[in-house]
Amino acid sequence: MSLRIDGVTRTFGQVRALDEVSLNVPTGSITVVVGPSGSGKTTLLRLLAGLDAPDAGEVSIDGQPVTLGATALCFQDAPLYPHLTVAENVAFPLRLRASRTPRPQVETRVGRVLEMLHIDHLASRRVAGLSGGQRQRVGIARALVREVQVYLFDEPMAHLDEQLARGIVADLRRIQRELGLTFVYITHSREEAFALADQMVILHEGRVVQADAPQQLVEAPDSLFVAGFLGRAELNVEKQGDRVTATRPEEVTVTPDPAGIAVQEVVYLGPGWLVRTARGAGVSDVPLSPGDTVRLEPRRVFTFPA
Ligand SMILES: Nc1ncnc2c1ncn2[C@@H]1O[C@H](COP(=O)(O)OP(=O)(O)OP(=O)(O)O)[C@@H](O)[C@H]1O
Repeated sequence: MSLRIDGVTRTFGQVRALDEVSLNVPTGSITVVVGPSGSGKTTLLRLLAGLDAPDAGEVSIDGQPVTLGATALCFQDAPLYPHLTVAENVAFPLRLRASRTPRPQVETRVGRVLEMLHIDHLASRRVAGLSGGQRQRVGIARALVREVQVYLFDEPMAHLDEQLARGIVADLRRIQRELGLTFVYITHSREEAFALADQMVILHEGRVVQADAPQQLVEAPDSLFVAGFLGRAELNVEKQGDRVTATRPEEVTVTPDPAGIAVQEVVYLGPGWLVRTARGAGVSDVPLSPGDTVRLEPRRVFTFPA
């Protein structure tokens, strides 16, 4: 299976939501799409799902234009049927006439997916009384129960607290690995992106600015935008002629030094303290206060054209 996006442009009036986007989604792995609000993530996912068509370019699976049935989509508030049980909700897509799945197979597949997502004990419960986390597991199960070539996720954890999300993300990762599935996953969460991504795609103003393994993106960003986007705090940026140098505060060692520069502000990061000075910020292992003096030593410096 090969999912490709070739030179795709999608405009809405004056807005170029996607601007000549090309991308290869490797089979059996997780591609995570990140980017600021409005960068085109949902537009891209809708095209992959076959819910929308590009103005130019092509989205194809094995050389054929993508169709609605080729992918399964799960989003933040997967609408469930409150009068049906958990098992009936999950079985729903398989019971549609188009699915043509024989009844015993439906039961086997539903049972298996409920077990993988640790909600088999809820199988005969009505959805109405479930917690937010349990409901989202049901929504994910209903996507995973289908046998399709690509599973698409649009911020499935957006309305869950971090700890709940962590548990579900870990389960998703394990299931994807065990079954060798292909996922495309949109998120705003840096933590989720790093936990899941084999390939991370960074969108900015409708363009793919960089796509690579997460470690590669962190260690070798192509642009100031990518360097800053994946950092934990605002970059220290200095313009020098036709170059810009940048450091990430978490990669700047802060050492108390009587001959150093004054600390202006301290924010506890848990663990570590973000320390701001007139000459940039760094992260200290020891608590400091405004007025203390420190030395800043970057462990990594990026240089880009201005
Ligand atoms: N149906 C539409 N009609 C008009 N404009 C649209 C439509 N869908 C998307 N857009 C515009 O296209 C751009 C990209 O939107 P999109 O929803 O894909 O971004 P996003 O990265 O998913 O944002 P967010 O993170 O906020 O969900 C935005 O400027 C948005 O306003």
